[in-house]
Amino acid sequence: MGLLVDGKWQDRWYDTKNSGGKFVRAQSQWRDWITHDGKPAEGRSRGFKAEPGRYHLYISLACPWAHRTLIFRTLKRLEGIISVSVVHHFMGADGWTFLAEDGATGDTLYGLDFLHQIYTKADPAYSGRVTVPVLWDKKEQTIVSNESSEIIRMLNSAFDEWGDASFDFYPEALRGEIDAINGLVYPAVNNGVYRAGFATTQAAYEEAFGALFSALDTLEHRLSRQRYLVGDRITEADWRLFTTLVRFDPVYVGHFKCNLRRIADYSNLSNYLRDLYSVPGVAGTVNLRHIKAHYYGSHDTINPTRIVPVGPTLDYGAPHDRARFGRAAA
Ligand SMILES: N[C@@H](CCC(=O)N[C@@H](CS)C(=O)NCC(=O)O)C(=O)O
Repeated sequence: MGLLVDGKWQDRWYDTKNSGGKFVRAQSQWRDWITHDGKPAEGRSRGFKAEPGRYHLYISLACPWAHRTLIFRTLKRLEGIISVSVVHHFMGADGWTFLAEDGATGDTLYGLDFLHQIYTKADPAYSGRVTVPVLWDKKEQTIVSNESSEIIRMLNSAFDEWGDASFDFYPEALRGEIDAINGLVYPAVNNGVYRAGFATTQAAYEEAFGALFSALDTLEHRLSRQRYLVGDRITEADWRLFTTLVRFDPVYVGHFKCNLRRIADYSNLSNYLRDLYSVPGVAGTVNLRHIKAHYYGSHDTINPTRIVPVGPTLDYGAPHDRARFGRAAA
């Protein structure tokens, strides 16, 4: 685990000294947009035009943020339009690597060894964290974006000429509600599990823990009345929650000490999780081996023995009861 300083790799764990033991996630630094016409998005100076075959995703199958982008690529039928490299699940002193073992593909574009070399290829003087996902432009040989919440919005619409335009996970009329749900789910749940797990003081952990379970209780109640987070159709808000839920019982309960309740103990959330898992194409994006091996193996301040627990028994493919709300709408 480390970061780049003026283009030089340094092996360093997250610094929580100046934040009272709280884990504070750094802002993603690459924030350009792919658009239909290639004009720069508002407030940006670089433009990237949507074109088949031009872009590439660097992802980890373990990472919930990268997982969002893989789900959108799959559901929008962009497999033939946007290529992918999968990093190795172990993130050690070199950060994410392209060791092509155990389901990782290696760097299928340039044959590099480490993900940080992709960042310095784009900017030799880059300073900051080296995270997945990365949306890469093969033509300009640079990073378009390393912010998953924005990459999924691009995938949702910019490539509709070639992908499946019938799915719109961020429809105009629902944007306000989707943004409001994301505003609850991101800090308390998606990032909340990390804030609990990476806290280095009891107080910081308990604060994150309380907010996490209070948000899960709210979501459980919401899902007792409707099939999806924003009514009767699947939206971006559901996929953003899904990638945390799917990791919760196998990893966050134990490794990040989020153990007040399991998702399995929440009737609506667990059925909802299986409902989303049953959407064609989604199960193929979930790799529990990479998920468990990454977290338990890579965070040696939390799990120095790197032993990966054998349990729990999980069956996300089991039937769910969500059809009681009516048919699934795209
Ligand atoms: N805000 C980013 C966060 C991405 C992120 O933190 N990814 C993690 C993996 S789950 C990572 O690569 N961490 C490496 C590090 O922080 O050094 C996004 O949503 O795209």
